[in-house]
Formats: sequence, C-alpha cells, structure tokens
Amino acid sequence: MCYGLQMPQRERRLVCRYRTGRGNPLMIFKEEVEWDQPMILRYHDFLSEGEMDTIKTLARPKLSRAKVIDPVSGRKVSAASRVSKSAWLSEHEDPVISQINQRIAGVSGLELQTAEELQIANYGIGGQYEPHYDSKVLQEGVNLFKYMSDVDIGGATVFPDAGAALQPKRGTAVLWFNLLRNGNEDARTLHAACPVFVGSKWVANKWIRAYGQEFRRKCSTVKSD
Ligand SMILES: O=C(O)CCC(=O)C(=O)O
Ligand SMILES: [Fe+2]
Repeated sequence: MCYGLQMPQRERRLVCRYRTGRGNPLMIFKEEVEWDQPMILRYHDFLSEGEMDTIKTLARPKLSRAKVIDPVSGRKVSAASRVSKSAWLSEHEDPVISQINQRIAGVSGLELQTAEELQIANYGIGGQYEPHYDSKVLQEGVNLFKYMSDVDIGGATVFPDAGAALQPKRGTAVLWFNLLRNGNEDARTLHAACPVFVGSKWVANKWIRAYGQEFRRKCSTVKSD
C-alpha cells in the first residue's frame, strides 16, 4: 500500500463534526471519521504549535533507536522492521505533557492510570515500521496517535487489511481500538508506517491498556463486536 498503487478507498460516509469529549463534556474536539471498519477517528488541531515544539525539545536529547521484542529471546532488539528513534516522556517532566494527557483522557473517556507514558518517535528518510499489531506486544487496547509534522512524501500510516491509509497531518491525532469489546485482538488493526521518502516524520503515541476500563467502555460477549 505504500508504493503507488493504493487500494481503492472504499466509499465511506465521511463525517466531520464538532463533539464534546467522551470523558470531559467541557472539551470540544473537531472529529473526523477516517474509517469505519475498524473505526478510526481523527481529531484536528489536537496539539498546538507550542505543545509540539515543547515535546520535540524534551524528546530530542533522549531519542534512541527504537527496538522491537524478539519473539525467540523475548529481549528488545534493533531490527530493520522498525527504523525510527524514540523516547518516552513522563508528565512530571513538563506541565505540557500532563495537559496533553488530560486531553487524551478527555477525548477518549478512558482512564489513563494504567496507560503507557507518551512515546515520541522520529522517522528520518527511509524510516518505517513494518506491519504489526500493537496489542500483541503490550496488550494495549487503544492507540491515540498524534502527528507532529507533515511529511512531504511517504510516511503514511496504513492498515493493509482494512484498506485505510492515513496521511500524517501536523497537529492531528488519530484514535483506534486494537482490541474488540470482548477482549480479543481486532485483526483489522494490523498497521504499518510507510517509509519516509522526503521530510522528517514526528509522532507521539499513547497506548492505553484495556483492563481497568470495564466501566468506561462496556464489554461485550458478541464475537464480532
Ligand atoms: O508511525 C506510524 O505511522 C505508526 C507507528 C506505529 O504503528 C507504532 O509506533 O506502533
Ligand atoms: Fe503500531
């Protein structure tokens, strides 16, 4: 999907609306439905220019080659399947990080107590991440993924099974659920980061675990739900 021939984008109802946060009715978000199966939502103007600058300044000195978990040894190793630099930012480092975490809780309606810290990633030319599931590694239920740069050519986040391709757009955030309501992995959330050809791609990842959220996102025993 990264190279030229893109899967025909399925006809979809494209919805753009202003809505209040699931967790905080006082917060207003500009929400766009990017894809419906699985549901992928994009929030416009999620991060301000100042917030993105602060995040990059905090992350830059900490960036190191991102790793993947080796299925045989269980250890973290560098691999050609994931070419980027990454760093973790805690909310104790700067009020901007806790402000963003509150916004993430506000938009998703999910409790962040058990969530990972904010992961910042930077992809240079040729940077990419081959198709993978986030939930296999960390049992993460939800991914709220923020783009902090536009990319001139390349760098899309693609869902090859679902047929969706998301272009990086500075300041926007996209949200999808890795797990179905019954707790099983949603196979349609296989995704990849296409190689960056021209430009530099900055993203911030927030994975939110599914457990502890039983009251916030109703469980279902229906297999396909
Ligand atoms: O950078 C992207 O577009 C996707 C990255 C990703 O899937 C991940 O970090 O788990
Ligand atoms: Fe991922």
